[in-house]
Amino acid sequence: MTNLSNTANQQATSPMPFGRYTPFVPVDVPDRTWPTKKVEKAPRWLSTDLRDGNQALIDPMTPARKLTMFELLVKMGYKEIEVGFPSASQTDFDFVRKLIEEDRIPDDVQISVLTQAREDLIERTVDSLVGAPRATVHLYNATAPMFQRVVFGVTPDECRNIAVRGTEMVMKYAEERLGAIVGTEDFGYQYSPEIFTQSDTDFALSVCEAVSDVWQPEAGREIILNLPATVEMSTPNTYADQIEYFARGLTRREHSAISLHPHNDRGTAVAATELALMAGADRVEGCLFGHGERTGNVDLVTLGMNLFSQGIDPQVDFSDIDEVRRTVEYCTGLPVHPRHPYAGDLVYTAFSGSHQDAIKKGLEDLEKRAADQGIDVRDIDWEAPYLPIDPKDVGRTYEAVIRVNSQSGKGGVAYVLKTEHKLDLPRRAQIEFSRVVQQHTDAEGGEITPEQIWAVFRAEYLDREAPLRLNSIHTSSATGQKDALDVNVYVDGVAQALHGEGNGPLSAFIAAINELPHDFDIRLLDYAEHTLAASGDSLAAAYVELVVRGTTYWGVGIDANIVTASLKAVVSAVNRA
Ligand SMILES: CC(=O)SCCNC(=O)CCNC(=O)[C@H](O)C(C)(C)COP(=O)(O)OP(=O)(O)OC[C@H]1O[C@@H](n2cnc3c(N)ncnc32)[C@H](O)[C@@H]1OP(=O)(O)O
Ligand SMILES: CC(C)C(=O)C(=O)O
Ligand SMILES: [Mg+2]
Repeated sequence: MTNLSNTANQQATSPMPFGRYTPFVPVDVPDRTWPTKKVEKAPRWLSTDLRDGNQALIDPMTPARKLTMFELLVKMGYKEIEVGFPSASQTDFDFVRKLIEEDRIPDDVQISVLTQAREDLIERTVDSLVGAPRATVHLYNATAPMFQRVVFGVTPDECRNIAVRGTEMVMKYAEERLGAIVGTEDFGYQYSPEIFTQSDTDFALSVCEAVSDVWQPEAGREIILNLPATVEMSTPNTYADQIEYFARGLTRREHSAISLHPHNDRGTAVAATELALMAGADRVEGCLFGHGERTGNVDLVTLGMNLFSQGIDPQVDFSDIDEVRRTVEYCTGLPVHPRHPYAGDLVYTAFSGSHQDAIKKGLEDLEKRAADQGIDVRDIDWEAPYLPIDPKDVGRTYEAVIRVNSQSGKGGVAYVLKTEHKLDLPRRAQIEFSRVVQQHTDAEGGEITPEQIWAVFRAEYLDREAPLRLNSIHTSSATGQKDALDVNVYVDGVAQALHGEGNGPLSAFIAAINELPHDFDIRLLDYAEHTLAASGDSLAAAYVELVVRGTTYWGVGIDANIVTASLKAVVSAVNRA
């Protein structure tokens, strides 16, 4: 037998030109403290759906869609919303004007607008805010060496000076045009050293210090220093190191909000954000479902829900996540992936048998623990296999939790019958029926819906009428220790009057059937029954496990009368045989 642990790696060198790429060189923080820190409260959130998200859409949002998105963000509880890049287009400018002139900005919401560090653009940007009750101007310029050389053709000092001059111009135009709010907490200023993560951290820090020297943050006059992973190019821990390093070196820390703006090029923006929060950041910028340039901005939904699942208040409402998803899909014209964390169509669904079995048991355990404690199941601490959160907490239902295909086992099928039809099949009956379903999924392929499962169940257990059909039960009376039973049945379409005696109607019926010349030769192995009370009517279900001519079959009967249900179950098993 092959010893797998000694098997040589069979992988071959990739034909791809990986040698063209150089590893990221992180800032050296040997005494980093963030790995042992915990995130224990929600950061300040800023949604940039209407700016970074919008600038990356195939079809940028129409004004109506922008408004719908703005209203969604407000409703969810976001208090800082970047609403556009007003100097970029008339549409963006007009949208900001619309929010202000139509008085659509709630008192506790601060809008912000982005601009390059160019005088004409800054002037236009500030003009878009005239009459705003409160607002933040957000200025950026890239600080990475490659951008200094290739895009701007500037030295580091000239690069720093672009930021300084830009800040001075924001203050100049704000004082001129927004006199009413400038000098109060209602006017905010944010600076981003774009491409922060590929910048020399000491240089980015020196630019931010120079900007702060101009803005002069103090109590009631905060500066937001937003440190973007404009293009995510390294592992999440390196972002955390950069943030811790930056925060340590920053003067006027208490009057500066350190803000994160991660993009998701490596698919690790959420992790990078969480580690950077551990490293001391105060604020996070992102988009719902991770919209934004290229692979997107960090996903605010996942970040918020990750906090929620740890018992931390996300300070945002995701309780109707499908509504949030539908609205974002409408506004962006882009679908949310079915496996998107917390919101995708399939993320609370188990197809595979062992998962379904565990989830079914877990949900039953929750019900039981709640009943034992005399509390509602929605009030009990959440703990269930394979479900990190209760789907109901985000407005999803259990109905969709378990879906059945060829990978499914008895648990999933049993769960569907129980939740949809209140039928609680005994364990061996579950095994038998899941094999019937398996034959169906193997033959047909794909998923079998709850409706199809019910149709298969009916056809298999409830609707068979040959060779035996129950017509009427005449009498059932005690004679001494035995029950006597008279029933009319059809056998192969021919009416027959049967009489049997036994320890109860069920064994009397079995005895009567065994008297028939057809030599059914049946023997009872197991019996179970329950009411279908939760179904709202007074039906009962009976299950019998019979040996018929040497082979074991389950039968199921449903009737308002429990005796009739049990006789129907016998008929069901005999007919299946
Ligand atoms: C990482 C981000 O998401 S940053 C935000 C990016 N978003 C956008 O750019 C969307 C909106 N932008 C636009 O519509 C346009 O770029 C405008 C209207 C703002 C400007 O348009 P234009 O004047 O035609 O300039 P263009 O788009 O070509 O920008 C490049 C010029 O701006 C300069 N520039 C770029 N960024 C900045 C900045 N932050 N500060 C100062 N100058 C800048 C470049 O060096 C270049 O200058 P050059 O023409 O002298 O070489
Ligand atoms: C403008 C800045 C903050 C940006 O969007 C980025 O760097 O990704
Ligand atoms: Mg960005």
